[in-house]
Amino acid sequence: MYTTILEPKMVKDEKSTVTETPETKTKIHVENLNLFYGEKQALFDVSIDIKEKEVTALIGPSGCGKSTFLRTLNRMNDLIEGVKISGKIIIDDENIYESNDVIKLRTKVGMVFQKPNLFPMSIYDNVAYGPRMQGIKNKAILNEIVENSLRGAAIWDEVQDRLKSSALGLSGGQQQRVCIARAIAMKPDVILMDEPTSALDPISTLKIEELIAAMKKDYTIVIVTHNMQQAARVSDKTAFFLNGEIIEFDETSKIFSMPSDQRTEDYVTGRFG
Ligand SMILES: Nc1ncnc2c1ncn2[C@@H]1O[C@H](COP(=O)(O)OP(=O)(O)OP(=O)(O)O)[C@@H](O)[C@H]1O
Repeated sequence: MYTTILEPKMVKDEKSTVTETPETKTKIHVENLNLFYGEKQALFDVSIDIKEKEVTALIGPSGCGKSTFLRTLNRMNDLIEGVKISGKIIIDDENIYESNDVIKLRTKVGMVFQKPNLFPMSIYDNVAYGPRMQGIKNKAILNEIVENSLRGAAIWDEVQDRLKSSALGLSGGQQQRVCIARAIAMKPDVILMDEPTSALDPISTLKIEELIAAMKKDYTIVIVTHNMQQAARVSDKTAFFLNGEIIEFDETSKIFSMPSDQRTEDYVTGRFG
């Protein structure tokens, strides 16, 4: 069980560079992960422990493997022909590449994409889609899931009077929050976000960032972002990727103020990327 720690006693984990609190539980353990697109290797020996109910940001220059890594966490790369993966990803004691239940995995590990990708149907039906696919037919239960999910995504007040209207009539920022509601409706433990605000204006971006901050009491969140300020604002830990490797992974405050590796410093201070 996760407990809020007011004054964490910092300890050094001998196996990694991460400074961690002993009380936080590892939700996702990644060990020596390698990924190839055909002959081309995109991830090299990636190892990282992602903690429960924290926000972990993945940063790094274009093409360094952030999205590829994110997609390994719910096996989205399986859909791409010619992908080969070795190493371990353990979520809650289960090696996700040894289990064949990908549907169960994607229920537990939801995803929000760069551009809102709602279906051309009503707001209600978008959010109820996943639960209905899971066999929930009871109207009262669906109503409750839809309302709770939209509330959880901080969009209920804006859409409660137009649930039956097309979701595509909403603004980009509202659509992205409905996408988050759609993910929440599946009752995931983990939510992966791939540059969720890159297509949004600054006010919508701020709303999503506030939402992420509020959501971490319930979910483990992993977010890819190109926006350094965003990583600094929303995340607890940050992993810096370069050429398919994790160069440094640590507390976000440390990555941005006192990184250990010169390459991290060059990147966060805008010298390349
Ligand atoms: N479907 C694919 N087939 C072949 N190569 C791919 C595929 N997807 C990504 N790659 C390659 O893998 C490498 C990592 O790409 P990835 O999209 O993971 O990087 P990224 O850090 O997320 O980049 P960006 O910030 O630009 O989104 C790149 O060299 C890319 O060209």
